[in-house]
Amino acid sequence: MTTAKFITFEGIDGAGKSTHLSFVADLLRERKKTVVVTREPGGTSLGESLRTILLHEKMHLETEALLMFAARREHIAQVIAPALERGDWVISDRFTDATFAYQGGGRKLDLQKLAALEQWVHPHLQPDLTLLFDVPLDVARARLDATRTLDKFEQEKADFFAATRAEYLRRAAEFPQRFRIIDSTQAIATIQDQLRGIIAGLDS
Ligand SMILES: Nc1ncnc2c1ncn2[C@@H]1O[C@H](COP(=O)(O)OP(=O)(O)O)[C@@H](O)[C@H]1O
Ligand SMILES: Cc1cn([C@H]2C[C@H](O)[C@@H](COP(=O)(O)OP(=O)(O)O)O2)c(=O)[nH]c1=O
Repeated sequence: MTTAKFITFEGIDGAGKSTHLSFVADLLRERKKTVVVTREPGGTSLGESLRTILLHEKMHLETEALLMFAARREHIAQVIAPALERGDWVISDRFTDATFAYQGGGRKLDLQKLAALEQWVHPHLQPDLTLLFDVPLDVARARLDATRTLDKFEQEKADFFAATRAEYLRRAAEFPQRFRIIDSTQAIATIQDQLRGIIAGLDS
């Protein structure tokens, strides 16, 4: 039996990651895993309160980064670490790569400061697998415009998302052992086939 794994979903807004979350959770349940599905910012009562503030209120950009990590500290303590210790699999809709991509890439905060916070908040925890749903900006924007009311991040301009996407891709190249880049312009069924293969490889 494989040990419990920590899987994260990443990508710019509108890339399609939420579309595939429950599909991957179901794949794991078919393989008899107990799965905890969670999200960032959020995943705990405090984290969800911070999420509402983060997604809707203006603040200093470093405050935003610090609150992302504060929510994450609580999330790890209350949800992620206990689940992995129990032997459950954890799927998180975003984790620290999102802070590097959005606050580091998009907001242009110092990556060294973010790395220091990462080292403080989770020196030993990293995802076993990070699925990066990648699409050109115009595709993501068209998908967002077609579906929902935009929050603070989703209202950002094209150059913000270009820098966010570039930082995601830079991190994927830096950590190739845990990242899998999914070409999210493909049909949903094609992506699902690819995900099935990736999950089978992880759980073997
Ligand atoms: N591969 C795809 N092809 C076409 N439309 C897609 C695809 N993936 C997602 N979508 C659509 O794009 C929109 C945004 O997807 P969503 O999963 O909510 O994005 P995210 O969670 O990355 O912001 C949804 O309406 C979804 O149905
Ligand atoms: C976890 C995290 C999210 N975010 C942003 C990215 C998203 O725009 C937003 C919420 O993420 P998400 O849950 O993907 O939004 P939605 O429910 O609209 O699909 O928070 C950061 O900027 N930094 C972070 O560290």
